[in-house]
Amino acid sequence: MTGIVYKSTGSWYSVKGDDGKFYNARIKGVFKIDDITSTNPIAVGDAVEFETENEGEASVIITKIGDRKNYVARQSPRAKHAHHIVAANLDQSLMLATIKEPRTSQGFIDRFLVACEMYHVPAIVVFNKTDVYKEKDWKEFERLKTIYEAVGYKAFAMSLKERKGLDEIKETLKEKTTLISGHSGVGKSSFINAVIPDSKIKTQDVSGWSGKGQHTTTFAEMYDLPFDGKLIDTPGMREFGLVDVKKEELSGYFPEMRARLNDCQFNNCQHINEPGCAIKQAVIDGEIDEDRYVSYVNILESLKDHEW
Ligand SMILES: Nc1nc2c(ncn2[C@@H]2O[C@H](COP(=O)(O)OP(=O)(O)OP(=O)(O)O)[C@@H](O)[C@H]2O)c(=O)[nH]1
Ligand SMILES: [Zn+2]
Repeated sequence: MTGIVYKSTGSWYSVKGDDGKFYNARIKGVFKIDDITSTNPIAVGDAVEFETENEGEASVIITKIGDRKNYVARQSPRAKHAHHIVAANLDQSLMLATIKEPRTSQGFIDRFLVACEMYHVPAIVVFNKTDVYKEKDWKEFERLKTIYEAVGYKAFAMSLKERKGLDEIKETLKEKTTLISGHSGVGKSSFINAVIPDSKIKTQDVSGWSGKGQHTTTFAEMYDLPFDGKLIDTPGMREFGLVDVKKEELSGYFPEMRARLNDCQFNNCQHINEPGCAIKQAVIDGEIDEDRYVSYVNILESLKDHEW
Protein backbone atom coordinates (compact mmCIF):
# COMPACT_ATOMS: atom_id res chain seq x y z
CA MET A 1 0.00 0.00 0.00
CA THR A 2 1.03 3.61 -0.37
CA GLY A 3 0.60 6.40 2.13
CA ILE A 4 1.95 9.63 3.56
CA VAL A 5 4.06 10.07 6.70
CA TYR A 6 2.19 12.16 9.29
CA LYS A 7 4.68 11.84 12.12
CA SER A 8 8.29 10.80 12.30
CA THR A 9 10.19 10.17 15.50
CA GLY A 10 13.31 8.71 13.92
CA SER A 11 12.53 5.21 15.11
CA TRP A 12 8.89 4.84 14.14
CA TYR A 13 6.53 6.63 11.83
CA SER A 14 2.85 7.25 11.70
CA VAL A 15 1.68 6.69 8.15
CA LYS A 16 -1.76 7.41 6.76
CA GLY A 17 -2.52 4.82 4.14
CA ASP A 18 -4.56 5.39 1.02
CA ASP A 19 -7.36 3.57 2.84
CA GLY A 20 -7.51 6.52 5.28
CA LYS A 21 -6.24 4.44 8.21
CA PHE A 22 -3.15 5.23 10.28
CA TYR A 23 -0.36 2.69 10.60
CA ASN A 24 2.63 2.44 12.89
CA ALA A 25 5.53 2.00 10.53
CA ARG A 26 9.19 1.12 10.83
CA ILE A 27 12.01 0.81 8.36
CA LYS A 28 14.35 -2.11 7.90
CA GLY A 29 17.96 -1.65 6.90
CA VAL A 30 19.43 1.60 5.66
CA PHE A 31 17.69 4.04 3.39
CA LYS A 32 19.67 6.60 1.49
CA ILE A 33 17.80 9.01 -0.70
CA ASP A 34 18.50 12.18 -2.61
CA ASP A 35 22.23 11.81 -1.90
CA ILE A 36 22.00 14.10 1.07
CA THR A 37 23.50 13.33 4.42
CA SER A 38 20.63 13.53 6.83
CA THR A 39 20.11 12.14 10.28
CA ASN A 40 16.60 11.03 9.37
CA PRO A 41 15.90 9.09 6.19
CA ILE A 42 12.14 9.66 6.23
CA ALA A 43 10.33 12.83 7.16
CA VAL A 44 6.80 14.09 7.63
CA GLY A 45 5.21 14.59 4.23
CA ASP A 46 7.12 11.78 2.53
CA ALA A 47 5.12 9.53 0.24
CA VAL A 48 5.94 5.93 1.08
CA GLU A 49 5.13 2.36 0.13
CA PHE A 50 4.66 -0.10 2.94
CA GLU A 51 3.89 -3.74 3.65
CA THR A 52 2.08 -5.32 6.52
CA GLU A 53 4.39 -7.64 8.41
CA ASN A 54 1.73 -9.88 9.80
CA GLU A 55 -1.74 -10.17 8.42
CA GLY A 56 -4.20 -8.01 10.30
CA GLU A 57 -1.61 -6.04 12.28
CA ALA A 58 -1.44 -2.26 12.33
CA SER A 59 2.36 -2.38 12.40
CA VAL A 60 3.95 -2.08 8.97
CA ILE A 61 7.33 -1.89 7.25
CA ILE A 62 8.20 0.96 4.90
CA THR A 63 9.74 -0.46 1.74
CA LYS A 64 10.08 2.57 -0.53
CA ILE A 65 10.14 6.36 -0.39
CA GLY A 66 8.80 8.43 -3.25
CA ASP A 67 10.79 11.22 -4.89
CA ARG A 68 10.53 14.47 -3.01
CA LYS A 69 9.09 17.57 -4.63
CA ASN A 70 11.03 19.62 -2.07
CA TYR A 71 11.97 19.55 1.61
CA VAL A 72 13.13 21.85 4.35
CA ALA A 73 16.00 21.01 6.65
CA ARG A 74 17.83 22.34 9.63
CA GLN A 75 21.18 21.57 11.07
CA SER A 76 20.98 18.32 12.97
CA PRO A 77 20.89 18.86 16.72
CA ARG A 78 23.10 15.78 17.06
CA ALA A 79 25.64 15.82 14.25
CA LYS A 80 27.38 19.07 13.35
CA HIS A 81 27.58 18.76 9.61
CA ALA A 82 24.44 16.77 9.00
CA HIS A 83 20.96 17.84 7.98
CA HIS A 84 17.79 16.99 9.72
CA ILE A 85 14.90 16.96 7.28
CA VAL A 86 12.05 18.81 8.95
CA ALA A 87 9.38 18.03 6.37
CA ALA A 88 9.00 17.08 2.70
CA ASN A 89 6.62 17.81 -0.18
CA LEU A 90 5.40 21.21 0.96
CA ASP A 91 3.23 23.58 -1.03
CA GLN A 92 4.02 26.57 1.16
CA SER A 93 5.43 27.70 4.46
CA LEU A 94 3.69 30.09 6.83
CA MET A 95 5.54 32.02 9.48
CA LEU A 96 3.60 33.44 12.37
CA ALA A 97 5.05 36.73 13.52
CA THR A 98 3.89 39.63 15.60
CA ILE A 99 4.79 43.29 16.00
CA LYS A 100 4.20 42.98 19.75
CA GLU A 101 4.24 40.57 22.65
CA PRO A 102 6.89 39.42 21.88
CA ARG A 103 8.07 41.32 18.80
CA THR A 104 9.37 39.26 15.89
CA SER A 105 12.45 40.95 14.47
CA GLN A 106 12.64 41.67 10.77
CA GLY A 107 15.94 39.79 10.75
CA PHE A 108 14.20 36.65 11.97
CA ILE A 109 11.53 36.95 9.28
CA ASP A 110 14.13 37.59 6.59
CA ARG A 111 16.11 34.50 7.59
CA PHE A 112 12.92 32.49 7.24
CA LEU A 113 12.29 33.98 3.80
CA VAL A 114 15.83 33.18 2.68
CA ALA A 115 15.37 29.58 3.81
CA CYS A 116 12.09 29.37 1.86
CA GLU A 117 13.82 30.68 -1.27
CA MET A 118 16.61 28.20 -0.81
CA TYR A 119 14.21 25.27 -0.55
CA HIS A 120 11.86 26.58 -3.27
CA VAL A 121 8.90 26.81 -0.93
CA PRO A 122 6.48 29.77 -1.33
CA ALA A 123 6.35 31.85 1.87
CA ILE A 124 3.55 33.59 3.76
CA VAL A 125 4.05 35.87 6.77
CA VAL A 126 1.13 36.32 9.18
CA PHE A 127 1.29 39.02 11.82
CA ASN A 128 -0.79 37.94 14.81
CA LYS A 129 -2.07 39.80 17.88
CA THR A 130 -3.34 42.87 16.05
CA ASP A 131 -5.70 43.45 18.99
CA VAL A 132 -2.76 44.87 20.96
CA TYR A 133 -1.34 47.00 18.12
CA LYS A 134 -1.22 50.75 18.66
CA GLU A 135 -1.03 53.18 15.78
CA LYS A 136 2.76 52.91 15.46
CA ASP A 137 2.54 49.11 15.44
CA TRP A 138 0.03 49.22 12.59
CA LYS A 139 2.43 51.50 10.72
CA GLU A 140 5.19 48.97 11.25
CA PHE A 141 2.90 46.22 9.97
CA GLU A 142 2.03 48.25 6.89
CA ARG A 143 5.71 48.96 6.27
CA LEU A 144 6.61 45.27 6.39
CA LYS A 145 3.57 44.21 4.35
CA THR A 146 4.52 46.69 1.64
CA ILE A 147 8.12 45.47 1.56
CA TYR A 148 7.21 41.79 1.48
CA GLU A 149 4.43 42.07 -1.07
CA ALA A 150 6.68 44.08 -3.36
CA VAL A 151 9.21 41.27 -3.19
CA GLY A 152 6.57 38.62 -3.91
CA TYR A 153 5.48 37.23 -0.54
CA LYS A 154 2.03 37.21 0.98
CA ALA A 155 1.59 39.11 4.25
CA PHE A 156 -1.49 39.16 6.48
CA ALA A 157 -2.69 40.67 9.73
CA MET A 158 -4.63 38.54 12.21
CA SER A 159 -5.93 38.55 15.74
CA LEU A 160 -6.65 35.09 17.05
CA LYS A 161 -8.04 36.66 20.19
CA GLU A 162 -10.61 38.68 18.28
CA ARG A 163 -10.92 36.09 15.49
CA LYS A 164 -10.02 38.69 12.90
CA GLY A 165 -8.34 37.99 9.59
CA LEU A 166 -8.60 34.24 10.03
CA ASP A 167 -10.92 33.54 7.09
CA GLU A 168 -8.59 35.09 4.57
CA ILE A 169 -5.70 33.03 5.91
CA LYS A 170 -7.78 29.84 5.86
CA GLU A 171 -8.38 30.51 2.16
CA THR A 172 -4.62 30.37 1.54
CA LEU A 173 -4.43 26.98 3.30
CA LYS A 174 -7.06 25.31 1.11
CA GLU A 175 -5.85 22.32 -0.90
CA LYS A 176 -2.27 22.98 0.24
CA THR A 177 0.24 21.35 2.56
CA THR A 178 1.55 24.18 4.73
CA LEU A 179 4.43 24.15 7.18
CA ILE A 180 3.86 26.42 10.19
CA SER A 181 6.75 28.04 12.01
CA GLY A 182 7.32 30.93 14.36
CA HIS A 183 9.05 31.72 17.60
CA SER A 184 7.63 30.70 20.92
CA GLY A 185 4.73 32.78 22.22
CA VAL A 186 3.64 34.07 18.84
CA GLY A 187 0.42 32.05 18.94
CA LYS A 188 1.30 28.95 16.94
CA SER A 189 -0.66 26.54 19.15
CA SER A 190 -3.61 28.95 19.27
CA PHE A 191 -3.52 29.20 15.47
CA ILE A 192 -3.55 25.46 14.93
CA ASN A 193 -6.38 25.07 17.43
CA ALA A 194 -8.29 27.82 15.66
CA VAL A 195 -8.05 26.21 12.22
CA ILE A 196 -8.35 22.62 13.47
CA PRO A 197 -10.76 22.83 16.41
CA ASP A 198 -10.26 19.21 17.51
CA SER A 199 -6.48 19.02 17.10
CA LYS A 200 -5.74 18.92 20.88
CA ILE A 201 -2.36 20.57 20.26
CA LYS A 202 -2.00 21.96 23.77
CA THR A 203 -2.50 18.64 25.49
CA GLN A 204 -0.10 16.78 23.28
CA ASP A 205 2.81 15.66 25.42
CA VAL A 206 5.81 15.21 23.19
CA SER A 207 8.04 13.94 25.98
CA GLY A 208 5.65 11.04 26.59
CA TRP A 209 7.08 8.83 23.91
CA SER A 210 10.68 10.06 23.82
CA GLY A 211 11.75 8.25 26.97
CA LYS A 212 12.31 10.21 30.12
CA GLY A 213 11.94 13.52 28.37
CA GLN A 214 15.49 14.74 28.82
CA HIS A 215 15.66 15.43 25.10
CA THR A 216 14.15 18.68 24.02
CA THR A 217 14.14 17.38 20.46
CA THR A 218 10.64 17.44 19.10
CA PHE A 219 9.23 16.18 15.86
CA ALA A 220 7.15 17.72 13.17
CA GLU A 221 3.62 16.43 12.81
CA MET A 222 1.05 16.72 10.07
CA TYR A 223 -2.67 17.37 10.59
CA ASP A 224 -5.58 17.18 8.18
CA LEU A 225 -7.50 20.43 7.98
CA PRO A 226 -11.29 20.24 8.35
CA PHE A 227 -11.44 21.63 4.82
CA ASP A 228 -9.16 20.15 2.15
CA GLY A 229 -5.52 20.70 3.05
CA LYS A 230 -2.84 19.81 5.58
CA LEU A 231 -0.81 21.64 8.22
CA ILE A 232 2.60 20.63 9.46
CA ASP A 233 3.42 21.77 12.96
CA THR A 234 6.99 22.04 14.14
CA PRO A 235 6.74 22.10 17.93
CA GLY A 236 9.70 23.57 19.75
CA MET A 237 11.38 24.57 16.52
CA ARG A 238 11.97 28.28 16.11
CA GLU A 239 13.15 28.14 12.53
CA PHE A 240 14.40 25.81 9.91
CA GLY A 241 17.94 26.53 9.09
CA LEU A 242 20.16 27.98 6.49
CA VAL A 243 22.17 24.82 6.11
CA ASP A 244 24.81 24.78 3.41
CA VAL A 245 24.22 28.33 2.19
CA LYS A 246 27.31 29.63 0.48
CA LYS A 247 28.11 33.29 0.97
CA GLU A 248 28.20 33.95 -2.76
CA GLU A 249 24.75 32.42 -3.16
CA LEU A 250 23.02 34.44 -0.47
CA SER A 251 21.98 37.46 -2.53
CA GLY A 252 20.30 35.08 -4.98
CA TYR A 253 17.86 34.22 -2.19
CA PHE A 254 16.69 37.84 -1.94
CA PRO A 255 14.34 38.23 -4.94
CA GLU A 256 14.88 41.99 -5.16
CA MET A 257 18.65 41.41 -5.31
CA ARG A 258 18.46 38.41 -7.62
CA ALA A 259 16.90 40.60 -10.30
CA ARG A 260 19.91 42.95 -10.23
CA LEU A 261 22.89 40.63 -9.77
CA ASN A 262 24.04 40.89 -13.37
CA ASP A 263 24.36 44.66 -13.01
CA CYS A 264 27.19 44.55 -10.45
CA GLN A 265 30.62 45.31 -11.87
CA PHE A 266 32.13 42.13 -10.41
CA ASN A 267 30.38 38.82 -10.84
CA ASN A 268 31.56 37.67 -7.41
CA CYS A 269 30.33 40.90 -5.78
CA GLN A 270 29.20 40.41 -2.18
CA HIS A 271 27.55 43.84 -2.20
CA ILE A 272 29.45 45.16 0.80
CA ASN A 273 32.01 47.71 -0.43
CA GLU A 274 32.89 46.63 -3.95
CA PRO A 275 32.92 49.39 -6.58
CA GLY A 276 30.13 49.40 -9.15
CA CYS A 277 27.72 47.47 -6.94
CA ALA A 278 24.20 47.61 -8.35
CA ILE A 279 22.70 46.34 -5.09
CA LYS A 280 24.17 49.10 -2.95
CA GLN A 281 23.12 51.61 -5.57
CA ALA A 282 19.56 50.26 -5.48
CA VAL A 283 19.54 50.67 -1.69
CA ILE A 284 20.74 54.28 -2.06
CA ASP A 285 18.08 54.92 -4.71
CA GLY A 286 15.40 53.50 -2.41
CA GLU A 287 14.65 50.61 -4.76
CA ILE A 288 15.77 48.00 -2.27
CA ASP A 289 14.57 48.37 1.30
CA GLU A 290 17.39 49.33 3.61
CA ASP A 291 16.33 46.94 6.37
CA ARG A 292 16.23 44.05 3.93
CA TYR A 293 19.79 44.97 2.98
CA VAL A 294 20.75 45.05 6.69
CA SER A 295 19.28 41.54 7.04
CA TYR A 296 21.35 40.45 4.07
CA VAL A 297 24.54 41.78 5.66
CA ASN A 298 23.74 40.18 9.02
CA ILE A 299 23.00 36.80 7.46
CA LEU A 300 26.18 37.06 5.38
CA GLU A 301 28.20 37.64 8.57
CA SER A 302 26.58 34.68 10.29
CA LEU A 303 27.56 32.46 7.36
CA LYS A 304 31.18 33.52 7.71
CA ASP A 305 31.19 32.40 11.32
CA HIS A 306 29.73 29.00 10.56
CA GLU A 307 31.81 28.00 7.53
CA TRP A 308 28.79 26.30 5.97
N1 LIG B 1 -3.36 39.49 22.56
C1 LIG B 1 -3.30 38.37 21.89
N2 LIG B 1 -2.72 37.28 22.45
C2 LIG B 1 -2.67 36.14 21.74
C3 LIG B 1 -3.20 36.04 20.43
N3 LIG B 1 -2.98 34.78 19.99
C4 LIG B 1 -2.32 34.13 20.97
N4 LIG B 1 -2.15 34.94 22.05
C5 LIG B 1 -1.53 34.63 23.34
O1 LIG B 1 -0.13 34.46 23.14
C6 LIG B 1 0.36 33.48 24.07
C7 LIG B 1 1.11 32.40 23.33
O2 LIG B 1 0.20 31.67 22.54
P1 LIG B 1 0.47 30.16 22.11
O3 LIG B 1 -0.59 29.78 21.16
O4 LIG B 1 0.71 29.29 23.28
O5 LIG B 1 1.83 30.42 21.35
P2 LIG B 1 2.92 29.43 20.77
O6 LIG B 1 3.51 30.14 19.62
O7 LIG B 1 2.32 28.10 20.52
O8 LIG B 1 3.92 29.39 21.92
P3 LIG B 1 4.71 28.13 22.50
O9 LIG B 1 3.65 27.20 23.01
O10 LIG B 1 5.58 28.73 23.58
O11 LIG B 1 5.48 27.59 21.33
C8 LIG B 1 -0.85 32.96 24.83
O12 LIG B 1 -0.93 33.63 26.05
C9 LIG B 1 -2.01 33.32 23.92
O13 LIG B 1 -3.21 33.49 24.62
C10 LIG B 1 -3.80 37.20 19.87
O14 LIG B 1 -4.31 37.23 18.74
N5 LIG B 1 -3.81 38.33 20.64
ZN1 LIG C 1 27.10 44.04 -5.78
